[in-house]
Amino acid sequence: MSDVEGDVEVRAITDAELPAWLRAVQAGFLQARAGMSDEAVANIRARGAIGGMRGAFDRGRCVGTYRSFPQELTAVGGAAVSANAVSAVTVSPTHRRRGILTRMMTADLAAAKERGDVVATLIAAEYAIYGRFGFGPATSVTEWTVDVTRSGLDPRWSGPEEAGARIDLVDGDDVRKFGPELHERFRAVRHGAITRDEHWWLRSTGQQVTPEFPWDEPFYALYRDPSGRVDGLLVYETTHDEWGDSLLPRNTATVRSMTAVTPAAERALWHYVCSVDKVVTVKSGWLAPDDLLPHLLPDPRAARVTGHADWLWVRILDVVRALEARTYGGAGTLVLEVADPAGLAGGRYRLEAAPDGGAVCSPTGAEPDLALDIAELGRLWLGDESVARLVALGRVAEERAGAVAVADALFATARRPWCQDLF
Ligand SMILES: CC(=O)SCCNC(=O)CCNC(=O)[C@H](O)C(C)(C)COP(=O)(O)OP(=O)(O)OC[C@H]1O[C@@H](n2cnc3c(N)ncnc32)[C@H](O)[C@@H]1OP(=O)(O)O
Repeated sequence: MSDVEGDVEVRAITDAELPAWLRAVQAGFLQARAGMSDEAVANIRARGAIGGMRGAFDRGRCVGTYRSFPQELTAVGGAAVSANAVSAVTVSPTHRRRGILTRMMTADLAAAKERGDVVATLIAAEYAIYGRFGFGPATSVTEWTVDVTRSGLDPRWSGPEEAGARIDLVDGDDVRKFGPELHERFRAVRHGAITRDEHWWLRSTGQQVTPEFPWDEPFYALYRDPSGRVDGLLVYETTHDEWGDSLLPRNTATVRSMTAVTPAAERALWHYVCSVDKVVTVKSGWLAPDDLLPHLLPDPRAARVTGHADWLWVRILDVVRALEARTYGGAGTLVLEVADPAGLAGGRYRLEAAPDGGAVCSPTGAEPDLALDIAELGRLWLGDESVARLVALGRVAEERAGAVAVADALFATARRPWCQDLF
């Protein structure tokens, strides 16, 4: 469907328009202006992603880009919900602030709702852009920098503590063989995790290298438990030629990705990367803010927080299915008055959580306990925010005394959500 306003038409792109669309994406992100190589365009075409690409066209010139694609997002408790993942959002600086993003977003969210997606997701370039469209920041990430020399780790560490467990440095073939199943196990237990498709594994193991997407082969450390089961994968790169004043090696290992499905694998992989000879600094990559890393070191102060950011934003499209998909901290009832100016998911809902953590949600005419915007519900849904804090910020209204305590007891989670991936 096409939407024409003034000189600008917003619609799905055609296959022939893909190179121009990609060029516009690159320009929007201040990357190369020359456009992409034929090979890169072919790789993107092979992903079959064109169906989800929208463009804004002014006299045939692509001045706006927007892509959405199917994703699954793990809710609290481990169930996967269907998400409409949004990325590649750009509007040419020549056409900014004329409502082009608003038109592309409005059409896409309506289509996602129509398809039956439970939520929409994105990672925001700027904090200020997406709240108005009903998205709330639902996960955050923290980066630590570990000073290995003061961590207190035993310098004689020689491998996992569990007899028979092992860590091997493997190659990309092994990662493509073992990584997908490991990730499936990981996302079944960590709320906030998202799907990685086949192209994700190809791209992230150097199988789609083009001039625009150069590649440095990292190290892949694979953890196997004593039975031989793959329970963890740590991907990291290192510098190799950094020297201190006294010709002491001072290299840095930077973690690209860490996936562990057991505490033993997590402990062993962090100890491993903090024990690589010639490495004195480990940068952790983007972890959940409650990651165990500092506390796996005898001296947790050796791990300094060197970065923190909001990460996955969630826009709830179907309140009933979103609230029923997750589990809760115990039994309780809440009536939520949810405002959604876009008209997609607003209404008054009664949430009834059972002692086993399951819940039933349905529209209701009962008096509300809490009133909030759909973006605030997105912010609360994965358990990374507290209702009490949002009330203090004036973002949630307590309509019945005591409701905040009930809501926090229901929505709080033992671990914070973690989305490892950028899209
Ligand atoms: C998921 C992702 O892909 S994140 C990547 C986002 N893209 C970028 O950062 C690339 C560079 N920026 C851009 O391309 C554009 O500025 C965009 C896409 C962010 C915005 O596109 P526009 O067409 O200018 O947005 P549009 O005119 O629809 O603006 C809608 C509202 O959002 C506001 N807005 C848009 N961008 C921003 C911003 N960066 N900061 C603050 N407010 C913003 C507008 O002021 C407008 O507010 P109003 O309704 O109160 O007037």
